[in-house]
Amino acid sequence: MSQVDITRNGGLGSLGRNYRILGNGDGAGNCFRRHYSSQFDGKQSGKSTNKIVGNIPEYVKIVEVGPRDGLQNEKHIIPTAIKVELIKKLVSSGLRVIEASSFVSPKWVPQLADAKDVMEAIRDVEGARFPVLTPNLKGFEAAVAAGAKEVAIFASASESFSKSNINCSIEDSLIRYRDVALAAKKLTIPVRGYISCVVGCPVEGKVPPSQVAHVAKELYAMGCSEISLGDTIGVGTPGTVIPMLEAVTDAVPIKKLAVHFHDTYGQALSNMLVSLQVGITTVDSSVSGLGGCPYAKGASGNVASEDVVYMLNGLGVKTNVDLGKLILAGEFISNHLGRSSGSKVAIALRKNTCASKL
Ligand SMILES: CC(C)(COP(=O)([O-])OP(=O)([O-])OC[C@H]1O[C@@H](n2cnc3c(N)ncnc32)[C@H](O)[C@@H]1OP(=O)([O-])[O-])[C@@H](O)C(=O)NCCC(=O)NCCSC(=O)C[C@@](C)(O)CC(=O)[O-]
Repeated sequence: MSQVDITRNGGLGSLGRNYRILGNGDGAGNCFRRHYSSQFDGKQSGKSTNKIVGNIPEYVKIVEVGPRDGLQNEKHIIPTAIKVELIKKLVSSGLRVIEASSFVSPKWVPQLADAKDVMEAIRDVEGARFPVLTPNLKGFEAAVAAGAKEVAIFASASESFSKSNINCSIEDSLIRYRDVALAAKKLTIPVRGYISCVVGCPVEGKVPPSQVAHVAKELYAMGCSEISLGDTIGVGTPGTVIPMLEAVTDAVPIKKLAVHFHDTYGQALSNMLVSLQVGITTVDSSVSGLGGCPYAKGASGNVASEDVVYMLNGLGVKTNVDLGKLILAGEFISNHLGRSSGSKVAIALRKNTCASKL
């Protein structure tokens, strides 16, 4: 619980525009400053930092994908009640968009075979939106019947990945998704579009930015309200992400884009930061860094939501997420899975003797 107390005003990273920790006069801030004053003195405050990093948004929307992307690859079936409790904890941390599950073939992704039950259990949970993945009309209809108010379709910029993930070519998937988008439009259901393998594919290697832009343009044309650009295997660096974003923003307005980084090579936060610098304001992340795609062998989890919130707090960027409560949600699911969190921030705070006394 001490972790909640020390982060309740926005987190230890809140050293940005409003200097929450250094200025709030509570024990946590003073203790943290004693330990870290050389890193976070006035000269490195949010204001001067922002001059260096340039135009970062004041508010960033976080799309929490832990209950879906985070859990879909888990070998042992997680009880529905645990998934529901996780979602409720994520809502209470302040997250406003939480991808709840997928209406995909249970043969392909057995872990999410209880999508209908999850949706039923969170039907009355207020305060957040709960989009779900739908690979075809069958999934869309099942999702709507289960109460979904938002859906996501998922294409790929790589032919090989499209085949292994959804068993069809990119062009065939776009035909399928047009049907879903049309059906959604009739019901005024917003559709998010994902693109996988935006910089690299496990089979094909480097993916040309023009190919990502092509798929993005198609998803936008069919009416996607947001398009999330996924570095599915986490191989991107700012050096490959920027040219990809340049190509995509020639085809789709930047305000419609989100970024979705996996952290396989430890590049996710740097990739996210450069994305914010070029004008992206929506980022995907997964509590405790859970995840990995069943059809992208070796890919690690998404960037951890706790680490994202810590970085954004440090930049003085608002998220409305309470880092302490988010860490508790991460601990809850990590404890259930019987392993330590994939969030560096969660681990550091647990080990931090200064923080643990508070
Ligand atoms: C797309 C399919 C269904 C094609 O799978 P298929 O085998 O080609 O489909 P099919 O139409 O031939 O149907 C086969 C069986 O699946 C059933 N079926 C068919 N559709 C559904 C459905 N919606 N819900 C439930 N059941 C379904 C269908 O009824 C039939 O059942 P059977 O007659 O054999 O008993 C399959 O490949 C699939 O479900 N793939 C999902 C894969 C997946 O979920 N991958 C992970 C999500 S993507 C991701 O993680 C990346 C992302 C988004 O995070 C971004 C990034 O990081 O890159």
